[in-house]
Amino acid sequence: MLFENTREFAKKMDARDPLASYRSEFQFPKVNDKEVIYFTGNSLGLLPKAAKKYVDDVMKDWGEMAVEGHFYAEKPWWDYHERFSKPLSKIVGALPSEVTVMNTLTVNLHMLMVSFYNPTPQRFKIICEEKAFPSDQYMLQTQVKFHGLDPKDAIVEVKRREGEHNLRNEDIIAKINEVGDLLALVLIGGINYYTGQVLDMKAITEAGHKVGAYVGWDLAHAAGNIELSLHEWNADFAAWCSYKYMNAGPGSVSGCFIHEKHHNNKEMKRFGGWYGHNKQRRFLMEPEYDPNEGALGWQSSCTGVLAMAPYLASVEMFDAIGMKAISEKRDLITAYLEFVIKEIATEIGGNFEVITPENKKERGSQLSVLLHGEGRKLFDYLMKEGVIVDWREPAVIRMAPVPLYTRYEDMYEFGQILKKGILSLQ
Ligand SMILES: Cc1ncc(COP(=O)(O)O)c(C=O)c1O
Ligand SMILES: Nc1c(O)cccc1C(=O)C[C@H](N)C(=O)O
Repeated sequence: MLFENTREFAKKMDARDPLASYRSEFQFPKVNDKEVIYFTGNSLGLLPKAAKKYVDDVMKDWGEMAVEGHFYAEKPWWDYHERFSKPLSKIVGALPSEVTVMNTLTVNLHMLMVSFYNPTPQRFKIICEEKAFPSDQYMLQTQVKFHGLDPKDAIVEVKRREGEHNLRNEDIIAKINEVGDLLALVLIGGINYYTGQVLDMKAITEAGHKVGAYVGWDLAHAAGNIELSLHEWNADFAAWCSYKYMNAGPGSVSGCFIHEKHHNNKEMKRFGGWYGHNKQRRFLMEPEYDPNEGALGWQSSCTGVLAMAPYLASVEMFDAIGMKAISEKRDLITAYLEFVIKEIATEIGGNFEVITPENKKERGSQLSVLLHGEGRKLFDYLMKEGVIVDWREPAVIRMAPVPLYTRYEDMYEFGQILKKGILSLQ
């Protein structure tokens, strides 16, 4: 499609946008009395107005029913999490039995490591990406130490090539083959948080399995952003947070996926708790642990209903729209944002570089822009003018237009603010 950096063009695109009406279902913060241009849905999604009702419903039931709400609330609390299995499985490309919601992301990765990382002297190495999100690095280091191993021996990072911003899938696969029989686990972010690069999850999963390792994915930046096929790709496990593209609110509950091929593996270790115990007999208070079928058998604590309520509101919205429509708009708006940035760079000689891969199969919503020169001052200018982006050291601004609430006109407007900012800082 031929884009134009004009307000008329942006308005025309907005008028044609099949998802345009969803914008009014979100609450926008204001700066200088104006709704912000919000590009940080990759960090914390905006509040869906429906979330308030879902939370209020739980509060009302709690007030009016107290303990009886576990079983008699309109949406009973004791199996509230099961409402996610079907819609969420469609979002991540899984069977309903492979998906559940519980805990938070790093905690879920730790829980899943109990099942998928049991090192032996022959097979103990983990492959991850260089500069993974710090929480993942800390999780891996502490897991390895928990097993009495030295992270320097056990953790193998795949590096970027000299002078390149992105990982190469072929380098990850080559490293998997090189580590070979020593490899216990591959655990990588499906989308890199810093660059927005989407990895070839299918090929990497296949390569890991070929050498006999498990393969898991941190999908914090992928769930609700790109189309996933976790079941078909044969991933062993995955986990994601719900507060980014999935708009479930700060620190809300994490989702996780465990491939059905592991569901009946009685040898597989797991950390149990009563909500993972056979649902029909949970309240018999039996002494022996008998896990639920499927991913529900990895639960441990009772359902954090208040945290889940906004997630349910959001998941239902995603379910009504479908990832296909979301992805179609995402590709267009991301391309338009990149176009606007490049137009401004050409017009006034801005010294910046989009480091996110250009190929739309290798990117989701996020564009990471490396600012050479006065980066931080430009970031501060944008924030003051009501463009909410985020800053990542040493000089990257990340921005993610979000199909559910970003307008083309926002991106045009952003371009004008960017231009003014650069000119005023020169
Ligand atoms: C890739 C990645 N992994 C892990 C986390 C940590 O998630 P949490 O704090 O919810 O455990 C985040 C975001 O904060 C992330 O972006
Ligand atoms: N969860 C966050 C928080 O509690 C404070 C600040 C940032 C976050 C984030 O989620 C950051 C996000 N994972 C990132 O990609 O940078």
